[in-house]
Amino acid sequence: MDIVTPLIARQRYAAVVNGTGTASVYAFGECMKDLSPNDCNLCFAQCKTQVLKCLPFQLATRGGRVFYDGCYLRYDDYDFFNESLSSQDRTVCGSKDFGGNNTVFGANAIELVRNLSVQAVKNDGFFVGSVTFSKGNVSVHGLAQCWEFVNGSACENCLENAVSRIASCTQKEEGRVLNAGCYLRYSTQRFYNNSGPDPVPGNGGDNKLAVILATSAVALLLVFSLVAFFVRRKLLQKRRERKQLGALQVAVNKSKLNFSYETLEKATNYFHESNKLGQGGSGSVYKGTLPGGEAVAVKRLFYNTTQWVDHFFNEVNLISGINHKNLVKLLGCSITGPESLLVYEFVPNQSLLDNLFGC
Ligand SMILES: Nc1ncnc2c1ncn2[C@@H]1O[C@H](COP(=O)(O)OP(=O)(O)OP(=O)(O)O)[C@@H](O)[C@H]1O
Repeated sequence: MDIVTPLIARQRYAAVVNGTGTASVYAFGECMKDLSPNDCNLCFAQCKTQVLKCLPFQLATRGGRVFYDGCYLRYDDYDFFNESLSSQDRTVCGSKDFGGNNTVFGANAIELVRNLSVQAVKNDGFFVGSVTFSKGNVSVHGLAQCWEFVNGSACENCLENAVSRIASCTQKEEGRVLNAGCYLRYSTQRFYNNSGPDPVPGNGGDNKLAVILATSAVALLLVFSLVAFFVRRKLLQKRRERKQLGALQVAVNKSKLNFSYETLEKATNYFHESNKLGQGGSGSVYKGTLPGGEAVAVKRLFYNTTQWVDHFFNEVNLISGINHKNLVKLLGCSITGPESLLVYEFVPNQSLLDNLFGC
């Protein structure tokens, strides 16, 4: 142990053989790679005191191991430096039950340690990380480390074994696997030191949730913006139409071309079928008799939008001023009732032909 201590202080691990033949003693010690040099020395000092209790002359044992959360020390009477698994390997579960959803917690913890193990093999035998998952800010932190001489497939085997064994702890807030060649731990408490943000291997529930929430928020915002845009446009259009219609009504009411809807209704006997003169492309034409006895032809138009009425009234204004022998005179219109009507002078069949062919 006296040879091991300065080596640990210098390089954070030590593999030493002391003695010859059957009296040889093999000793190995290593600190967790996240530990500061000072903490490593302190941890090892504690470890050494503890392992001395295992010495053969005291307990008649051939070897001893001590696992601390920050360091590891083992001695034996054979070369175990490359050993990844042994019959003395242990799984140590925490005492406190996990209070929340065990199934989700267990799945996240296993996914974390599995990812950490994969990363540790690729990253010089060491990796730490954590994952936070939905509902109540629950995090699970983990650490995977293979000892200095256990690398490549030996490290992979050791950590794979540790992952399968640590699964028995997932009802608890904490679990550790203490193997001959590696160490694996998870905990709801952050126990490791590392600078910078946590690497988050795997896909923790919260990350997924954050992505889903962000995407949904953007989508919702987009939908709300579109709805607001169309509603506002519709309202503005309606307001404009109301304004236009108001101005139009005033103009129509003042005009001598204005006929009230009721007058034309009565004049045509409420658009009775027997009064129908014919059917045109833009509406049906009815014969009517005005209160003064004047015969008229009333065209009942299909279209009735405000914009169209506006345009239509301007046309009526224009055409009504024209007097031509080949043109049936337009007497006026009604645009304020439930439908738009045009009023022409009535031309008997014969005269209509005369009008058309100029006879
Ligand atoms: N002033 C009128 N006096 C008597 N009958 C009319 C008069 N105007 C139309 N009619 C009758 O109604 C029918 C349809 O006339 P209308 O003017 O609607 O036809 P149109 O040429 O298809 O017109 P538009 O395509 O502009 O609606 C005519 O064929 C005619 O018999």
